Amino acid sequence: MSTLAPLSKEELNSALTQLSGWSVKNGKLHRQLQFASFVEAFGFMSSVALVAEAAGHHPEWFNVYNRVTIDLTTHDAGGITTKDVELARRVNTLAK
Ligand SMILES: C[C@H](O)[C@H](O)[C@H]1CNC2=NC(N)=NC(=O)C2=N1
Repeated sequence: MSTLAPLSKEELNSALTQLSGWSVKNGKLHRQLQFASFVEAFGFMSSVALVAEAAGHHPEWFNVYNRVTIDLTTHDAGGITTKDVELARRVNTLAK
């Protein structure tokens, strides 16, 4: 099994410049989103769930009504990896 290494500070800062809406909070990629309704928020979550399952990489997230809070980290690596950056990119595409 291959181990994915957490990104260095430099790699992370560089990735963040391409990830609108995301920051690092408690060592995880973090973004809050707001939708027009609960159904829109949940529809977005359903789309992300399919992408996450296909990638074998899953978000930590929290939903209240029309708001979704997402945290991304790679548990197997103990930090933020390219898998999290890739999922964040997909999230941004699906949130549009
Ligand atoms: C076997 C399976 O692919 C692993 O347990 C995956 C599942 N989803 C995962 N998701 C996240 N965020 N981090 C992981 O390390 C991880 N590992």
